[in-house]
Amino acid sequence: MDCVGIIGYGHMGSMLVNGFLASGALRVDEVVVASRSRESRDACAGAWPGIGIAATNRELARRCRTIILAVRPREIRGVLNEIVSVMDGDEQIVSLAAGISLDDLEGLFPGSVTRVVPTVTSAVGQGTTLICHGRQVGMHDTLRVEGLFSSIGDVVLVGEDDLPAATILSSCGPGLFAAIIDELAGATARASGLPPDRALMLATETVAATAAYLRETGEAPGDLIERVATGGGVTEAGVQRLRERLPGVFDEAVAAMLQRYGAVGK
Ligand SMILES: NC(=O)C1=CN([C@@H]2O[C@H](COP(=O)(O)OP(=O)(O)OC[C@H]3O[C@@H](n4cnc5c(N)ncnc54)[C@H](OP(=O)(O)O)[C@@H]3O)[C@@H](O)[C@H]2O)C=CC1
Ligand SMILES: O=C(O)[C@@H]1CCC=N1
Repeated sequence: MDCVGIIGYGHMGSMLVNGFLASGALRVDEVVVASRSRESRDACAGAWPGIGIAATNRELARRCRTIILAVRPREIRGVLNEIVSVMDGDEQIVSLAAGISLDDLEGLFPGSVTRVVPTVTSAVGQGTTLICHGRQVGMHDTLRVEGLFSSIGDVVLVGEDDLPAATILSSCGPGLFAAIIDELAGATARASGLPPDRALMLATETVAATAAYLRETGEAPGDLIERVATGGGVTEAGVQRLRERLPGVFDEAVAAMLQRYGAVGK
């Protein structure tokens, strides 16, 4: 059977298992999971009775044709070296690891290799998964992996050169926006009598509504600001402060992320 194997049942591995199974893209008897700790394997077996659990990564590699590597970048080489000797060579490797290139992956497994960058927001059916296929990926594997990840959200094909920047936006983005929501809510609560949980609820709703507005209207952010910020009014005072400071802050944050991206798998 053409089982899908997932190595690493952490944040991404568990989200993918939940997403593929809850969406009906896969049945429990089509999924095999391996993870380093007994605790993670037991958690998976408890959450999804009937799912395949492999005691070792090599056992998973013997049972599956599509193998998703959901371990941290620095673990990728060790895991691939471990499983490659039991593989036939016609499997498809799907790596989620930020910063590990197709060349690196194909150097370890000279076959069908795809890089996929999921996003945590797929847990609620929102957000974009980035996909970048290697040179050896045939039509069957292309359709298989794109179909699978379409079951948990939008899929966008990206050239490898654009992957770091696209990853910052679509995959690191939820973390960045969560930090912004937290800071805005915190500052408002500190400066007023508004309870922090109410401030957080209002800030979260407003960010969701603003994103929906921009997406549905296609309006440019600058035009929306002009619509909100009545001349001489309240918003204008806040936007002015942000416009002075934020470009520098965001330039620094993006530079730090790009630097880390290049170093994360080493
Ligand atoms: N978090 C995110 O939003 C995103 C992450 N990614 C990428 O996804 C990958 C996973 O990230 P994330 O889920 O956050 O990381 P986590 O640390 O949450 O999960 C990693 C998992 O890998 C398991 N693991 C570690 N070593 C091995 C091994 N040798 N064999 C089998 N399993 C092992 C761990 O097992 P155990 O629990 O059993 O100890 C753990 O469950 C990374 O490469 C990251 O770059 C990509 C896009 C988004
Ligand atoms: O922060 C990280 O390294 C991972 C990759 C993209 C999102 N999370």
